[in-house]
Amino acid sequence: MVLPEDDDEDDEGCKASTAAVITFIKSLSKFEYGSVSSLGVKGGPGSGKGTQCEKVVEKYGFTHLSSGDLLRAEVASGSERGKHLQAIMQKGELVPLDTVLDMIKDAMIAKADVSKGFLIDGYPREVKQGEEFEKKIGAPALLLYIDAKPETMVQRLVKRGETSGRADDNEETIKKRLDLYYKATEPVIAYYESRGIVRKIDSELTVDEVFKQVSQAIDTLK
Ligand SMILES: Nc1nc2c(ncn2[C@@H]2O[C@H](COP(=O)(O)OP(=O)(O)OP(=O)(O)O)[C@@H](O)[C@H]2O)c(=O)[nH]1
Ligand SMILES: Nc1ccn([C@@H]2O[C@H](COP(=O)(O)OP(=O)(O)O)[C@@H](O)[C@H]2O)c(=O)n1
Ligand SMILES: [Mg+2]
Repeated sequence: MVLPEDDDEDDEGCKASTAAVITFIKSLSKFEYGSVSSLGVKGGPGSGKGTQCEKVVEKYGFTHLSSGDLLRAEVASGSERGKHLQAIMQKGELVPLDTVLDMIKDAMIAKADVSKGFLIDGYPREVKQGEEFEKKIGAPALLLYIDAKPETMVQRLVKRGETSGRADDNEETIKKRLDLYYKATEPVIAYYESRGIVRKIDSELTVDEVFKQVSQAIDTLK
């Protein structure tokens, strides 16, 4: 094969075609992970999202992406970004929108060809994040709304705090997380309700009874 001379003109042409190839690959990868269904899992702190997601993974083989876990992994890595995130999370506040969305997107791309579906646990936290998710990734097929009373959530988190090692499982931060949940996150559920994709799950029952409701909701997708 004869390679072109490395003069400026060809360089420009090369840059242009490289850009076109990148755009094409990006559009392909958007199609790939857009065509695998994603299920949103929402509910207050300690409502039982993680517990139910674990059971869904076991039964349906979906990939569980917890935005909180992705952030905690970054903190655990000890990176500069992790240190910054830790300070925000310890206060029970929300980390910037793009940080979480990029992490979720990267994790989805990494699993797109082997995954049967994605459980997006704990994201979006605000309506604006939901809009961004749809622009960059696509609309969720279903939103599981894991509903528990605030007293129940506090009780479960205080109990979990005895062993979880999570810096935010203390009463002061739990209260802030709950306040933020009612202020910023509940409106996300209303946003998706208007499209008829929300399935409300009563999480005041035993784990297995809650899972029966979750399974019924997922089975309607088949
Ligand atoms: N009784 C009862 N306890 C539950 C149920 N689901 C979860 N728990 C307990 O409640 C605590 C919180 O559950 P998680 O699944 O970690 O809750 P989460 O919604 O992922 O919480 P965050 O990550 O803080 O948002 C855990 O200690 C669970 O063992 C349930 O259906 N019934
Ligand atoms: N999408 C997300 C998820 C978590 N977080 C941060 O990470 C913390 C823990 O998230 P989590 O989903 O594990 O737990 P909860 O806040 O739902 O109890 C939150 O309190 C936020 O500080 C965030 O800012 N944005
Ligand atoms: Mg969780």
